[in-house]
Amino acid sequence: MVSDNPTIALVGPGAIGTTVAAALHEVGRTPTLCGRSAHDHLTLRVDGTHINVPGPVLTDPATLTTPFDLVFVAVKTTQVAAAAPWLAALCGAKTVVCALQNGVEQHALFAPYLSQGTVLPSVVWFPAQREPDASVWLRGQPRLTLPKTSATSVVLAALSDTRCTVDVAEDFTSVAWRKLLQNAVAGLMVLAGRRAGMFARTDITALALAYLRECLDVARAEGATLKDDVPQAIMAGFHRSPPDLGTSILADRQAGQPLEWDSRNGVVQRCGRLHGIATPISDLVVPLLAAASDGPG
Ligand SMILES: NC(=O)C1=CN([C@@H]2O[C@H](COP(=O)(O)OP(=O)(O)OC[C@H]3O[C@@H](n4cnc5c(N)ncnc54)[C@H](OP(=O)(O)O)[C@@H]3O)[C@@H](O)[C@H]2O)C=CC1
Ligand SMILES: CC(C)(CO)C(=O)C(=O)O
Repeated sequence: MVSDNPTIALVGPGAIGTTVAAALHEVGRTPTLCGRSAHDHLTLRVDGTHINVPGPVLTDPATLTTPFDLVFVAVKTTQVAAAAPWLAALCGAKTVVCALQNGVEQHALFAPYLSQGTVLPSVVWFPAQREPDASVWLRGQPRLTLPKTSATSVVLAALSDTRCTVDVAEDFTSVAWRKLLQNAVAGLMVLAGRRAGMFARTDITALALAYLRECLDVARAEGATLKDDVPQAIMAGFHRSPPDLGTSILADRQAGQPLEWDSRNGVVQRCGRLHGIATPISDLVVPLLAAASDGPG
């Protein structure tokens, strides 16, 4: 039984991690911060003001000896292996590990590194952007969707009465794949080196819609229930976005960092192959993203 006042840690205090840490801090539930780079505090810029979350950001897992009730993990999917020492230090049998990440494969991703505890995936809906001074600019209303499991109540309680709203989906698979479609098509922004404004082009919209329809076929084969108009709805969302709105994978590309190409785009190609679905657009997009991320050259 987890206490009414759960101990909370957050691994990966970047764009999403800082937002959730600030939401918790505002209501007096400041998490223990665990990162790769040392900071004495975190700063979130939101609504014309700044929220400072006191640190320090710990960088050595050996300094922690007691398991936490709830661990939010907001490292990139490419960084989970490197963050494994944090999982070992923070997790006991009753720990809930809430993955604040894109993708649909969190159970498989965390399994090799988690001998104890329960993984709870989430869908992260809001855009947040890391600034050169390491502060984070929150560019939307923070919102998560969680699956309905026995672990969900721990996260609901922790984030209750915070600026981060949480809803629970009966059919989480469908919600997670819908978000995956949005993330997959955002990969085109990396290949063009452009932000959301590029979707104003009719040729890009046509390509994006064709890619989204391919992803939709795979999502349905994976058990998602998504209507035929989902590709159009996702494109309408991009058309409504501020033209300068980026995406986290574009930020990584521009910073020369490894890309989440496999969890956001490769997954469609891999699942398509499993189901015998042709994925001609993925077959072009995925190797280009992989090469941009990992080289060689
Ligand atoms: N940004 C966004 O708008 C959105 C992002 N997402 C998803 O959320 C997830 C997190 O993305 P985002 O917040 O943008 O990523 P960031 O790169 O901004 O943050 C990742 C954080 O993890 C830290 N980190 C890296 N390696 C380790 C490690 N070994 N141990 C501890 N901490 C580590 C980084 O440290 P350092 O400071 O040293 O780099 C950084 O603080 C991704 O899956 C992304 O796709 C989902 C929706 C929106
Ligand atoms: C901004 C958002 C929510 C949609 O592309 C995102 O998931 C990301 O940047 O990774």
